[in-house]
Order: sequence, then structure tokens, then C-alpha cells
Amino acid sequence: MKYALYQMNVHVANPEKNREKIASWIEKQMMETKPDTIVLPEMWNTGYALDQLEPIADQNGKATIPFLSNLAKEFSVNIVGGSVANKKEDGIYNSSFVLNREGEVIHRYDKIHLVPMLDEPKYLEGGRNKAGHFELDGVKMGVVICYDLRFPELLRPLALNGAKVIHIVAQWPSARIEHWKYLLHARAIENQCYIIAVNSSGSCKETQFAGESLVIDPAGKLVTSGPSEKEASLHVTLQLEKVTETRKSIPIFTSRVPHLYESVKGDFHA
Ligand SMILES: NC(=O)CCC(=O)C(=O)O
Repeated sequence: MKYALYQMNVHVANPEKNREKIASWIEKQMMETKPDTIVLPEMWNTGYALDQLEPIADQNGKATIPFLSNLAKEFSVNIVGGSVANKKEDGIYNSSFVLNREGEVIHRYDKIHLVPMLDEPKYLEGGRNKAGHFELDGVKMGVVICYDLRFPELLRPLALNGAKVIHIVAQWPSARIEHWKYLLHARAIENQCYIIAVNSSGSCKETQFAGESLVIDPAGKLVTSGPSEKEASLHVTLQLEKVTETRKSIPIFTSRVPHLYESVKGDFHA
């Protein structure tokens, strides 16, 4: 499966300009490398203009879904649509949509863990549904959003349910770039799957986003990475047989002893 990843400089508080930018970027990818699957970053419609979201957030996918669906259909390409600020009846969510080559929305996910360091809990609602998995071109996959990366228990069920690829769409700040890299490697190694992590590269107020999008293989090897703090397009072809090979050679999934593991539903005790 051939991928194109957009490490994008998001125009803050300007959804229309971001849609135009994405449409012309996708058109260019389809002319040049013809990927099977496109991946966009987190909150690409508005950026982190959280105090301005009320009038500019999408309204239950009304702007985002037809926009991505038309591109998916026109170019017969799968789109893991990053995420967008998305207003629903009870508040604004950080929502991801995945579309297949026919332009159908085959998966939705609202970011569960809201990041205190960027004030998300003040402005956004956290998702109430599990991350769940989906299939593109017959391959089982999952998607989670940025801060979710810090919660291994969210990604584990995806791998246990057969996901060979987990996408992490992000606007991860440069201030914590080491965490980004180590956590992504850890999630790939412990779940023995491809990790496709797409970060943004611009800035919003005093926060600089890191870029350094990464693709890591099921053995934990870095396949490709984007530049630091600069917009870029990344291209990669996955060798999905590596998932099966890695799971055979270090068979952690058959070595598990789940009945001896503490429940992860419990409260935190300092
Ligand atoms: N957009 C995000 O969720 C950023 C997460 C972050 O800054 C961190 O986990 O550190």
C-alpha cells in the first residue's frame, strides 16, 4: 500500500484556505506518486484557534465530509482525514473521518483524551466511543489523535483486533518532541504494527508544532521521517508482510497472560 502524508502548515482559523490547500496538495500527489492512501494532520480546518472555534468549527461534518468524499471519489484514493474541529449538539469535538476510494465515510472517531497543556478541556468535548478499527483495501487499521498516543491501553485493542497499521494524526509541539519520537517507537514495537504518524509544522500563538512526521515499521525501525518544523510531503510503501513476520519471530501475542494483568479501568492512586 502506497501512502502520501501531508505534514502541513495549517492556516490558523481559516478552514476555507485549508480546504483549498489540501485539495491542491491531493491533486498534486495524484499526478505525481498516485498513492493508495492519503493521511492528513490533526485539526487541519482551524488549527489551535480554540477560543475562536464557535463560528468556524465544522457543523457535524457538513463541510468536511463532502469535501473529502469528492476528492476520494475523483481520485479513487483512500483518505485518513486527520481531524477537524467539529461542532455537534453538545459541544465541539476533535473528530476524524476515514473515507474509502468510493468516497464513503467508513469510520469516525472523536479524540478521547483532551490535552490540558493546549487547553483542550476548556474548549472541547472528549469522545465517548472506543477507537475501533476499519479496513481500507482489505487491511485492518486504526486511527487515534495526538495526545491519545500517551495511552497505550487505547491502541492495544486495535492490535489485538488485527490492526496492521495505526495512524496517529497530530499537532504535537516541538517542546515535547522527544516524547513524540519515543512513544511512537514504543507503540510500534509493543503492537508490532506499522505506525503512521502525521504531525503539523506551523505555529499557533506561542506554540510551535514539530513536524517530524514518522513512519515506523512493526519491528520498530524508522522507515521515513519529515523535517523539523517545516511543511513536507512524505511518501512510503508499506510491506505489510512484515507485520506477520514480526509477530511470528517475537510472538508476544501468544505469550500474553491477560488473566494476570491488572484491570486498566481502575482509578489512579498516587
Ligand atoms: N494536540 C495534542 O494532542 C498535543 C499533545 C501534546 O502536546 C502532548 O501529549 O505532549
